[in-house]
Amino acid sequence: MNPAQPDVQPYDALLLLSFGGPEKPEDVVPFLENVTRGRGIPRERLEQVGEHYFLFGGKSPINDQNRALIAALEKDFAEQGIDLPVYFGNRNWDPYLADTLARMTADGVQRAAVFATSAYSSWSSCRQYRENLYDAVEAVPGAPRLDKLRQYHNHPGFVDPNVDAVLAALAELPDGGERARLVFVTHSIPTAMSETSGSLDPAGQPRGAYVRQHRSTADEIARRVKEATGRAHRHDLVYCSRSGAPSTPWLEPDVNDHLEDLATDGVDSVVIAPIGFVSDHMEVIYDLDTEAMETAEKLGIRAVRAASAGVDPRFVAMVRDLVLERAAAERGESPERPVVGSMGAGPDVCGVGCCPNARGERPALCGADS
Ligand SMILES: CC1=C(CCC(=O)O)c2cc3nc(cc4[nH]c(cc5[nH]c(cc1n2)c(C)c5CCC(=O)O)c(CCC(=O)O)c4C)C(CCC(=O)O)=C3C
Ligand SMILES: [Fe+2]
Repeated sequence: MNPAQPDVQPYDALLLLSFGGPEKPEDVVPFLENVTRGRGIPRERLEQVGEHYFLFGGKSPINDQNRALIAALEKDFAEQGIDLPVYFGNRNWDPYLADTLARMTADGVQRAAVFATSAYSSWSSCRQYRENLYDAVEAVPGAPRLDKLRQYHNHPGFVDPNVDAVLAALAELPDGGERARLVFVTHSIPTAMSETSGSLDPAGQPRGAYVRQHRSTADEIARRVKEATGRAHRHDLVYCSRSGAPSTPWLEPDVNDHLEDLATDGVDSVVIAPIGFVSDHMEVIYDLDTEAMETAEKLGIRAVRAASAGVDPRFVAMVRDLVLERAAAERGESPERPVVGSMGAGPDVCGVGCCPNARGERPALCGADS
């Protein structure tokens, strides 16, 4: 091997694993059926969410964003002398994970690293993807071995672009954002799912990792913003895109309710930072850019939405670094594991009982219990 070439052994491919989204109006209803099968989402909520997609021509931005990330990764790998094909598979839409796995198998892939476009721990944002991997491997004879890369909410390659995005958003406010409140937003999930997210602690208690990880990332971004501006901005963690039955508690406050409270407290400018999302998904362009912006305008609050990581070169390099880190670990080496903020690096292999499914045990890959 050329010593200048980073060592990706034992991997011969990278799989980008994502949520999927509709590409055209006829896709919207079948896509929503895929997402919500067996999840007990009220019909009314589904019709509303369908309207969000129709407002944007029946097309989600997510697949194009993932294709752009893959193109950026292919370019980065080529520049770094890394010979690793990148595959794309989704949970809920074409290209479906099982089809991609069949293609990888036909191409002779033996062992692939898996990068999921979701940075935090919970059933919805981590274990459900691991269940999807299990199901796909079961469905494809001779499927490659798959290793899901660690959670990256506190990786500098994710946090740094978010810090710069908040600084850029502050600069867009008329007074340079001097008095602005920082509103960090993520996807709401049921409180029960939140409480059981992460591995069990030594006392056998669930760790509530979803909220703790978001707080750690939000606090770190706010700290870095203070370092850069010399100003301490108050900041909050709030939620968007609540679903489910009204009687089921989900994480609160909702971003719109929070803006109302801020207006009551006399806050007149905010930066909305979508730290729960790695690119401008439908939740960002509808729930934040459309709905929350309308709320802010109605309340007389000046609001600027900070950019998500998208294809920032540092985020692209993070994916490469995570592959190299994991490859080294699988070869028995002890790679550095860069993190920022108050939490350590997440495990390569999810712990026993990590992020359980409230509807009962389902087999999942990439865990100590797999
Ligand atoms: C934590 C989390 C993430 C972040 C982590 C990750 O990225 O995975 C995420 C991402 C996404 N969620 C998405 C879309 C939807 N999520 C839904 C429903 C739900 N999401 C949930 C949670 C999350 N979701 C939950 C607990 C439900 C209830 C149903 C259930 O218990 O499983 C529904 C059904 C309608 C509704 O109920 O709102 C839709 C259409 C899209 C695509 C966007 C696009 O098209 O750009 C993306 C990236
Ligand atoms: Fe969702």
